[in-house]
Amino acid sequence: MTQLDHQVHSISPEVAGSRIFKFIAFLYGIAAYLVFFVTILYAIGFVMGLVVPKTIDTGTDTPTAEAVIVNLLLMSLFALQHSVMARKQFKAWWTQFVPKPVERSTYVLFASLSLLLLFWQWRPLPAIVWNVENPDLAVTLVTLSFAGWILVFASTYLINHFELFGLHQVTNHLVGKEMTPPRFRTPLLYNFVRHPIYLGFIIAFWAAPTMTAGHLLFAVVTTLYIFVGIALEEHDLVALFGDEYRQYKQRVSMLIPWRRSL
Ligand SMILES: C[S@@+](CC[C@H](N)C(=O)[O-])C[C@H]1O[C@@H](n2cnc3c(N)ncnc32)[C@H](O)[C@@H]1O
Repeated sequence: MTQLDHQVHSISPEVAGSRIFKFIAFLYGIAAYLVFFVTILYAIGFVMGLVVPKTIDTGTDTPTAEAVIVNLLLMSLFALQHSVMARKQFKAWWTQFVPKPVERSTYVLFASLSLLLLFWQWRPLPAIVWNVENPDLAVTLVTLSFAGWILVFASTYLINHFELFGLHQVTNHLVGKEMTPPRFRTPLLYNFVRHPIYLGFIIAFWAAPTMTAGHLLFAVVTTLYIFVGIALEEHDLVALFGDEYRQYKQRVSMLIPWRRSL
């Protein structure tokens, strides 16, 4: 790499350490967090068919095969972005170009943008798979779906909400504090299942009084992706925490508190 290439492609430690850069990085982290927050709120409306202008069951009428292909491509793009950018090797490569303090914020921003693209371009598949007529049962399912979203939010706070979404990193950078190495933690719900955030998503996606073909496609593919995500994440967690995590896997089930195997 020539000297010029190096100047173009990477940010020198002097620049990264300067006050103005720290402040810009902080603002960028906040902006990325706000984009994430709007995206997750939109996701609730999109999946539940509430409030937002474009939901999982609305949008351009498209022939079934085309709708399935477009939707699968949109979900694959998100899955690819999410999984590849979370890998250690990828992080080592792209932090040559993206300064380390904003690496997590950039990941969060890209994940949000690929989700917003999915919401925008999603093609409805309106065929009804099930429709719960009993009003009590319908209300129970909507409540359960809300409970799933609450489980997602609550669990992010348990594990470390601000670090997960990059704010901790840019704040520490701003005040000149080093990030502490990741710690293995099992707060509250993590003593019942190893993945309460993912469990929350599964509940939120499946608990629907009216399940259309489009919503079902979304629920099936995201659930499969969650299982792949768990395998990748646990591989990394074992590499990071070793026996501590191996023992945790034996002690606590993956998603269903009363079923050790899952
Ligand atoms: C989106 S969070 C999902 C956490 C968990 N899988 C869940 O569903 O609640 C992913 C991050 O949490 C970290 N993580 C997961 N379990 C953890 C634990 N028990 N202690 C510390 N970090 C953990 C992973 O390393 C990863 O950076």
